[in-house]
Amino acid sequence: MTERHEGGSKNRALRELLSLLNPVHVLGDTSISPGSPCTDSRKLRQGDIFVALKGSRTDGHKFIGEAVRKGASVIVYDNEKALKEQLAMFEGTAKDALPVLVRVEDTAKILPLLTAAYYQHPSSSLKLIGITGTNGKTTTSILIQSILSEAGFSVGRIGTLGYCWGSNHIEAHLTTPDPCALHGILQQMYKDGVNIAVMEVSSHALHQHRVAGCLYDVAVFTNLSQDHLDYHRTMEEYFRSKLRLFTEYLKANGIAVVNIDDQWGRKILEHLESKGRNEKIVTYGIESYDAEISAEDVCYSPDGLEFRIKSSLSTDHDEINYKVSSGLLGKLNVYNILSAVAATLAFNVPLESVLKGIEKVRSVDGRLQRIATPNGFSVIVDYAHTPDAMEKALSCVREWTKGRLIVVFGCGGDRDRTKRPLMAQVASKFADLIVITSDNPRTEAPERIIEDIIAGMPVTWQKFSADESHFSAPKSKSYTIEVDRRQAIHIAINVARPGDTVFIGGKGHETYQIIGQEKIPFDDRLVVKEYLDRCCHLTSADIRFHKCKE
Ligand SMILES: CC(=O)N[C@H]1[C@@H](OP(=O)(O)OP(=O)(O)OC[C@H]2O[C@@H](n3ccc(=O)[nH]c3=O)[C@H](O)[C@@H]2O)O[C@H](CO)[C@@H](O)[C@@H]1O[C@H](C)C(=O)N[C@@H](C)C(=O)N[C@H](CCC(=O)O)C(=O)O
Ligand SMILES: Nc1ncnc2c1ncn2[C@@H]1O[C@H](COP(=O)(O)OP(=O)(O)OP(=O)(O)O)[C@@H](O)[C@H]1O
Ligand SMILES: N[C@H](CCC[C@H](N)C(=O)O)C(=O)O
Ligand SMILES: [Mg+2]
Repeated sequence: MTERHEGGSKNRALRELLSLLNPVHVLGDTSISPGSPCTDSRKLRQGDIFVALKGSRTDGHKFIGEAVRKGASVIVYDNEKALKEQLAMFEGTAKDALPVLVRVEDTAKILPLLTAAYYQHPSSSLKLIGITGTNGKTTTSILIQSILSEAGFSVGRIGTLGYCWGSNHIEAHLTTPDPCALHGILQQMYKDGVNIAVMEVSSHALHQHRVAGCLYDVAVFTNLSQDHLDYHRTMEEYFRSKLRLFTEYLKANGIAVVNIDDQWGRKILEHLESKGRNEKIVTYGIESYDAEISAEDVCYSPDGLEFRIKSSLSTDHDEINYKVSSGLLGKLNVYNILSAVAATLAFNVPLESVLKGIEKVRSVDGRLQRIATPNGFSVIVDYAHTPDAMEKALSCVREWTKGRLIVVFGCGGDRDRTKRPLMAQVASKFADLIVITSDNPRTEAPERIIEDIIAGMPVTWQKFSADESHFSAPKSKSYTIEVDRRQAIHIAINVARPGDTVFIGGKGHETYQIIGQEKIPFDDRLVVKEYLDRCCHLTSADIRFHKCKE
């Protein structure tokens, strides 16, 4: 399926859509019924409304000419000069052969409202749960979906792992879709009988007004730690974007679910309390004695975890205390489970469905995902791509690793450079050996990204050569560099012995690698499996010394 949807307001005249938008100026016949709003001239189809947005790389106004040539029926713009430049090439064309021209104050602000109106405000026909925070959004959304499905709701999910409802699955290009896609998807969900949509709401989306036009019944905050400072500049700015989910997009009588073990979570709480608003606030945490939902007697094992939920939310105000068991691993997932429990209990889901729904999630694609090996060592593929995620994921893997912890990771290009050395510092805190490699270099030189990572490696760590490692095991606390991620994974497997764990971080569920502008098929899990298959005729000891034939 694609992100584009038919079936918007097919019979709705442009005039009706414009009545909601307060345009500065309109030129042309507004009785037409246009196609769907579109911000990308490359994807535009005949009859669509082209909305020109100023971006970080270029300005959509530069593509108005292309949109006209492709048959846009309406052009929405906010820069008169840029419009005139583009229309100059159509001089002499009959006026009625040109699209309707609609000038607005700010196209970015108008876009979500226009799109919501075009798709007949589908978000108001659904219950919406929004999840924000640096880490844990995807996992929490999967848990909430499972719980709500168990309780009999028909649930749609929008996030990093795709946009899914019923048997529909749309691959996610963005964690939170842009408004043109979002309202089309919500409308389709509604038509297909979905009653609740669970959405990851990224900080970029909040900053870019992508979810304007949506009002959430429940808003969840997982945590905040360093990421995306290339975009938000400071942690305060990053936080302010996240806060908007609670201050701008939560219904007046909605439910705010907040992790108060997190210092930024406490700030959200203070903020909401100081405004004296009407929303219900539900707090969760493991360390904070005043959290309304917390965990007791947590037992961790390499196969999952068990704990008792402690909650003061029950309607008769007696404390409830129930046992949860989950196939998910580590303390980070205790937090994710607590956030899902808090959101659904506050939403009045019966406790039985909550417990069953949690149990049913045996694993989450690419998050602490274990790959079976016949060689006595473990391989874990994980999506940690921030220092904090790395810290939380590695501390849990370290716990159950009897032998050495071998970490393979890189950092994404065209993303926050300052997190790169921090991720190296964290990795070196837990790992015995590190193979530094590429993640998605995008348009950056992979070697430059690796230099940024190495700047965070402790001076006491020594470099080992991957070739030598086939003859003698590298010394503990040493690292090697291999730009090619496939080779890097092979190196880690080659040096692993029984009892060791190979942790491959950063790409998790991703089935591609972005190098330059190209998206090349690549899946950490398949690379591991293929290599193990090729090597499986060897014993685990052999693998250390005999590199498989490439
Ligand atoms: C930095 C950022 O957020 N960029 C987003 C932004 O693009 P931009 O402003 O850079 O757009 P641009 O390339 O300058 O182009 C400006 C306009 O001209 C249009 N254009 C451009 C070229 C052309 O030939 N024709 C044309 O019409 C573009 O469609 C756009 O409307 O607006 C675009 C349309 O909404 C987004 O697709 C794009 O997301 C890019 C792809 C991106 O990678 N964003 C990431 C960082 C992101 O948002 N990630 C979060 C998750 C983060 C997390 O969970 O940790 C997410 O929600 O997925
Ligand atoms: N509650 C948590 N606290 C800290 N780290 C976490 C937590 N949950 C998961 N992680 C780590 O973060 C990684 C990403 O988890 P998840 O996909 O659930 O988060 P996300 O917020 O959706 O991430 P993204 O912003 O990239 O979509 C996991 O692979 C794990 O390493
Ligand atoms: N939502 C995150 C995903 C990062 C995944 C990692 N593999 C990378 O490419 O940096 C982002 O776009 O920053
Ligand atoms: Mg996610």
